Amino acid sequence: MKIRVPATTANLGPGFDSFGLALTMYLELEVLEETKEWEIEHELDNIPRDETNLIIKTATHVCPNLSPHHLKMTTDIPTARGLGSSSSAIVAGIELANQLGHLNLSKEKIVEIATEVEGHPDNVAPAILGGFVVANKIEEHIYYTQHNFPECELIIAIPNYELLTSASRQVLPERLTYEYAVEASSIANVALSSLLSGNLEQACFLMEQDKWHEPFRAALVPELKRIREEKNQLGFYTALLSGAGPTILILCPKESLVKTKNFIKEKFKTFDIQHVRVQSTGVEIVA
Ligand SMILES: Nc1ncnc2c1ncn2[C@@H]1O[C@H](COP(=O)(O)OP(=O)(O)OP(=O)(O)O)[C@@H](O)[C@H]1O
Ligand SMILES: N[C@@H](CCO)C(=O)O
Repeated sequence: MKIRVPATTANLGPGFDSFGLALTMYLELEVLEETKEWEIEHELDNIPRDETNLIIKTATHVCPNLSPHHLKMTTDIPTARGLGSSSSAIVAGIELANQLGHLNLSKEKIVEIATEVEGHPDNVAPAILGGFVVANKIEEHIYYTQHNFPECELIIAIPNYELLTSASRQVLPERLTYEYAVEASSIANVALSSLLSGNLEQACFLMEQDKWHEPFRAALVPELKRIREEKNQLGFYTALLSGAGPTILILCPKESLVKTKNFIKEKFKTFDIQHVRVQSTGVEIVA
């Protein structure tokens, strides 16, 4: 059996901790024979290969009496880059418990458990459901809606340095004034209504006006400002911090795809640049 979970980009500007989009990059988890102790084969540096691995910890949290198995993970989701690597591992772990423990969990229940483990639903919800998902958590309940994302090209520019979500959350303010919060919320509201009504250019303008997280994180990823400065010249719609960063997500029309990719390749030689699409399905059993 093989479990496949997509990468995700969260926030999309002002949808802090609530907007998320599934992308066509994947973590795959192959479930092999039963063993005495859990073991997970993979090629990542600094990620455990025993029961302390996040996938196994999550699976045994969901179903404590699972029999240990030999697992093989392959992933093209880089860790700590803002593409939902921890969420992909958590979702794979829940699905592993679901399959091996015959739990028959609904998608709603998986979203609830994954949010409890990850802390916020913006990456886990699209990793489970696919597409564009808007979600929040009130007490233990997760409210979400799933949508089509407007037609556009997506480029992800992945720096060669890591930025842990925990570190990137530390630069956020503890308090905001009421006036500031009302303005930040109004930007998010109209960005979302513009996305849902298909007004992509207005949505992108508003997404770039985020006041919840990007202004505070700007110094952690200085390349975002440098890329944004080229917007009119290159003709892309917007460049945003993907999740907690440092990856930069660029939305653009077909005409500016090659020009934009080439510019970033030329200016930021150590970046990995990829053209991705929206993944319409979430976690799946693929073999
Ligand atoms: N495939 C994996 N297997 C096990 N643990 C993983 C895996 N991928 C990520 N992790 C754990 O998650 C940590 C990274 O999580 P973090 O939330 O900081 O970044 P991210 O999920 O990649 O980014 P973001 O949440 O901004 O999208 C890694 O340091 C590691 O502990
Ligand atoms: N909404 C989260 C996404 C990363 O986990 C953040 O920006 O911190």
